[in-house]
Amino acid sequence: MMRWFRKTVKSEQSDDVSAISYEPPQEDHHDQLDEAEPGQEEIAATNVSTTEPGDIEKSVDSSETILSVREVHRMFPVGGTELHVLKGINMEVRSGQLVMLKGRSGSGKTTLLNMLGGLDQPSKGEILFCGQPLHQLSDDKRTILRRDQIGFIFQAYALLPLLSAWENVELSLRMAGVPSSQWKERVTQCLELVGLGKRMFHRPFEMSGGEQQRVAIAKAIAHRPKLLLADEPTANLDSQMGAQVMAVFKNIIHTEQVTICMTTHDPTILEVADHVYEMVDGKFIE
Ligand SMILES: Nc1ncnc2c1ncn2[C@@H]1O[C@H](COP(=O)(O)OP(=O)(O)OP(=O)(O)O)[C@@H](O)[C@H]1O
Repeated sequence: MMRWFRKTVKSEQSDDVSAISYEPPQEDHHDQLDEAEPGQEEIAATNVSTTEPGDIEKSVDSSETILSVREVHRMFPVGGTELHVLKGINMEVRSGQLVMLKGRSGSGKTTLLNMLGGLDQPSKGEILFCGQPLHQLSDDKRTILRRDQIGFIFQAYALLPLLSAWENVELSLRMAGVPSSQWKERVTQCLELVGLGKRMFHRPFEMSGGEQQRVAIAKAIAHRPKLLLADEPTANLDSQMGAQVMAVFKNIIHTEQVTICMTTHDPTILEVADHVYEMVDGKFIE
């Protein structure tokens, strides 16, 4: 099992002692993570292999382009005029990357993320998801593609409050059409992967914000999506819980071969990204 530690280091941009880095594990304390009181957990993420003994560990094919975005614009009709929100976005996301979109409120990050996940369509431009032209697919085809290949995580954890962590994750498998014979093993595997092996039967109100967000991650990866899109996943969390979520993200990139694209306002987590796109007024700046 692997644990990631958050370390305070001096930011390159300022004298703020705020930036964080993650270090590999020193020793195994899985039980401590699961049994710690909310808010007192160590920053950790389990590294539960998704393969059976004897299986060949799947490797991330970094040569595969997951998203290719070309000259994307998005205009919204507002009060008789057009609000030009995205103004020519170009980006590429490769398999196994953790890509972050940063920018001020209103700069267009969520608008772009919605399009990367096929929830919205560009007014102009192209978005290819694993070579498929998202911008040309019908609503029905985009719905199927989202259900099978994309996972979403939001700032507000989007869990059903009356269901346990286990039931929340199971529900996403049910909705994705995964055969019921696979639910038990996969739900257990995903909750262990996010460090909640001993909190599987807690309901959301019995969990900390960080734990709820980790249930949301388990839920989003349960159907084995290729791409995980996360909109401000750490915005409601304190820095320690935010670091736990980032450690889980780093972990699942390797164990689940998932690619992650997320938005953030938080400069302290940017250093774990493979690539950061900075958005200003609907455009990326260098
Ligand atoms: N459906 C819509 N109709 C009209 N305007 C919209 C629509 N969706 C987004 N906008 C506008 O587009 C701009 C960018 O919004 P967006 O939510 O993408 O920004 P953001 O960078 O994600 O901000 P935040 O960090 O606050 O979430 C805002 O001015 C917003 O009001």
